[in-house]
Amino acid sequence: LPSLSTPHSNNHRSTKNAKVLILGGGVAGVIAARTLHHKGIDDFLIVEARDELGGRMQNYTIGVPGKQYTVEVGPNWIQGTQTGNGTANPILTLARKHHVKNQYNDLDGSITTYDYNGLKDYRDLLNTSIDQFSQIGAIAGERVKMQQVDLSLQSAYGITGATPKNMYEAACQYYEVDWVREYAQSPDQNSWIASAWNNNFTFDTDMGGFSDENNLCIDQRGFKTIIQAEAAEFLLPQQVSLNSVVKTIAYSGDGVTVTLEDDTTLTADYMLCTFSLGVLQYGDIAFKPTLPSWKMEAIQSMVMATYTKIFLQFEERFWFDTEMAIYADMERGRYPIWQSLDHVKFFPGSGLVFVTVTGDFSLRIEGMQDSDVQEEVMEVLRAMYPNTTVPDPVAFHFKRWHADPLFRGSYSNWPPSFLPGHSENLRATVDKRLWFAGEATSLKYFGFLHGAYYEGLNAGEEIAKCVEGPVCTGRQHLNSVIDASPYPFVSITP
Ligand SMILES: Cc1cc2nc3c(=O)[nH]c(=O)nc-3n(C[C@H](O)[C@H](O)[C@H](O)COP(=O)(O)OP(=O)(O)OC[C@H]3O[C@@H](n4cnc5c(N)ncnc54)[C@H](O)[C@@H]3O)c2cc1C
Repeated sequence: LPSLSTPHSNNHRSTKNAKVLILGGGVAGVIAARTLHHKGIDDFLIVEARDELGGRMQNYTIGVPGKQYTVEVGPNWIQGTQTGNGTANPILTLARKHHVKNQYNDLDGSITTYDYNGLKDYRDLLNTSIDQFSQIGAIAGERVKMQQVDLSLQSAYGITGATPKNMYEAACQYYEVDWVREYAQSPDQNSWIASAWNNNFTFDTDMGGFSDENNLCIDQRGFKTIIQAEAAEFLLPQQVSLNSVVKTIAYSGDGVTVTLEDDTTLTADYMLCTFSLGVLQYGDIAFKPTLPSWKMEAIQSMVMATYTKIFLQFEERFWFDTEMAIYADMERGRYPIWQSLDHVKFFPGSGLVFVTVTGDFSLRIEGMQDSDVQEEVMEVLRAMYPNTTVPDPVAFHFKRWHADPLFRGSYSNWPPSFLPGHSENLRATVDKRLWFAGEATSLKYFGFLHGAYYEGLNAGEEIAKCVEGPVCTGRQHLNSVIDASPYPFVSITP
């Protein structure tokens, strides 16, 4: 961070610790702080439990001495980049500005397919699966126009006659839905309409998206550099409090008091909470008084999914020379998606490969010892290479996102029973004092880094209006989210 200098704002400090407390120093928190600063408001404090900024943008150094690499245990891709001179993904813009190295990742075109007997070519099924998802997206758009209710993606597959009929089709559907589209959950748990919206808004330029490309960050300083370097341009040491775990948030029409784990109290006029949906759902933070029922319903109706990358390093590469591989197993989602980092575009000669699991399978392995997970992974890898003597890895690592009390999962997802009114209520202010932002509050880009970015930006702009006064409207909420009718033909009298 830069050395102490005079903030350019002419705001005078009140008797409170700050005008605005920003809880959480991830993308949303840092971008909200930058926005306040741009508006001339420097009387804010970022309160962050970890010892650095970046939130879920976390990396890990893996490898034997002399062959160590920075790998991303959290977000890795800039998802949707830029088409021509069109709108760029703001994450790409930050990467360009701070010279953070990223590389196009060919997710659909550079792929090898396997089953438990080894190599098995079912790439044609993958193309069918991609087409099916596009068709499902188009039908979702029609349903929106007709004001039809949302359904699950599983229903969508059934209605369009695309339900997988064997383990290869299931593996390809997993690839497209649970993985490439980043739902990290099976189709029965995902909303149909919102799934289509979210993808269109990010990847479809006709809908205001960026592009259908995904770039993999391979910068050895870590992907988090985009947000840390951005913060270093404006953030002063007295504007951030690291290693500060929030336990209680008390609020009234008068302001907010936040109590930390070590009993320090911090007071402010406004508070912006950017903690993950999982943290809010879990109840680790006590709100005093408890949050109103419309807010609780919104928080508890969305879902926090889990996405787990399991990294392995070997003495040398013995696997596919494509960027990606799919493994089809009798059990859907069992170590299915493989990515080679020992590739000319990424870290050639690194001996690194990783496999991703999601949803319930992630929770399952979070409850296992590392050595037991490694054994299972190796069993799969040896099934994929029946004619190769596959050695044990020299390094192995995965992060347990669901068990981490600062995250409680990887990113939010929109289940069928979550309605636009819930999304509005997730973003809405409580008593005009408590503000909420983060990837989960983004209607268009929930789950993504750019969702967190835009939400931080928007909250910063709106809170600035409140600080500047004289009128602070806050964000409106619905007292109840209605999308049900009484059963017309059922008599309720016995
Ligand atoms: C494994 C994984 C893969 C992903 N892949 C991608 C990807 O490829 N591309 C993409 O665009 N997105 C991806 N995402 C999603 C992306 O990481 C998030 O959308 C984004 O980082 C969320 O930012 P945020 O500011 O909303 O929240 P966070 O980053 O969670 O920031 C909230 C902050 O609050 C802090 N905090 C929590 N509790 C407390 C407390 N009690 N007291 C004080 N501080 C607290 C946390 O430490 C954290 O720093 C991935 C996420 C994961 C986990």
